[in-house]
Amino acid sequence: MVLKKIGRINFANLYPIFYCLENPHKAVNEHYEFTDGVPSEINALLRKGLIDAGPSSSIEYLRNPHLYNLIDGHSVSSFGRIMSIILFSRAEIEALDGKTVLSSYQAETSTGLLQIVLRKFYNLNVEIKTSRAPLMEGIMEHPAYLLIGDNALIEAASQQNNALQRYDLGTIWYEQTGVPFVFALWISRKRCEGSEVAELQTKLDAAKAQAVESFDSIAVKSPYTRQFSTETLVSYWRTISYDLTGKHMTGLELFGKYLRELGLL
Ligand SMILES: C=C(O[C@@H]1C=C(C(=O)O)C=C[C@H]1O)C(=O)O
Repeated sequence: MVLKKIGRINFANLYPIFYCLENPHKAVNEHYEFTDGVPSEINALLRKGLIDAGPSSSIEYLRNPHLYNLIDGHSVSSFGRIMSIILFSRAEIEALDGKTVLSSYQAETSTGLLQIVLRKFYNLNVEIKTSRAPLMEGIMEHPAYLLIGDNALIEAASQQNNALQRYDLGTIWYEQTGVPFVFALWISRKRCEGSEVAELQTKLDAAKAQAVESFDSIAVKSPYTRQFSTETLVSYWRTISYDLTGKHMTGLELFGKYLRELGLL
C-alpha cells in the first residue's frame, strides 16, 4: 500500500524535522498528508490504521510490534536531561510514597517511565492517574503531576511554579542506567510497501541532516518564538538525540525489560 498519511506530533521537539520534511530545500513536499496530534492521539491513529506512519511513543511499538515496522535511524531520545519530560511536585520525590500522582493524557511512554522511576528506582508505592487538567489545577488536589512536551517546557519556565520541585525523567533514567532513553520512534504500518518506507526513511535522513545544520534559522522562523527565546529553542533541540543507534536500542530494550518486570507490557 502507498504510504501517504503521516502523523505529526505537534510539539516543539519534532518541529525542525517536520519543517525540513515538509519543505525540503524550501520546496513544498506534496507527497504526504499530515495529521496533527499529541503522542497519545498519534498512537491511536496508527493503531487503528487511520494513518500509515509517524513518530509514535516508543511504548506503542513495544506493545504492538506485530503491527509495525521500525523506521531505522530516527527517534526522539536523550542521553540524560531532556527538558520536556518533567515531574512537577509539591514535595520531595521520596514523600510521594502511598500517594496518587497525575500524568498527562498526552503521554504514554513517559507514563511508563514514571512508573519505573517511582516504583523501581525509588521503591515507592504510587498510583498514577491520567489527567487533562492544567498543572495548577491538578497540583492542588494531587502532590505531583507529570507533564510532557510543550506544556512541560512552558510550565518549567514559568516563575509561578517556583515553589514546585522539578524532576527531569531523562536525567533520572540516565543516572540510574547509563543508557539513553528513547521517547519516540518512527514506525510504519506493516501493510506499507517496502519501497515507500525506504523512501520515507531517505526523506527523514535528509530532513534530519538539514534540520541539525539549521536549528538557528528554523528557530527564528518558528511559531515558538512567541513562547521561547531562540536560544532556549536551539538548546532544547541540541539536547534531543534524533538518532537511533545501537546504544539507543540498548536503552529501548532495557525500557521494555523494566516495563515487563512491572507488568506494564
Ligand atoms: C521528549 C518528548 O518525548 C515525547 C514523549 C512521548 C510519550 O511520553 O509518549 C511520546 C513522544 C515524544 O514526543 C516530549 O514530548 O517532550
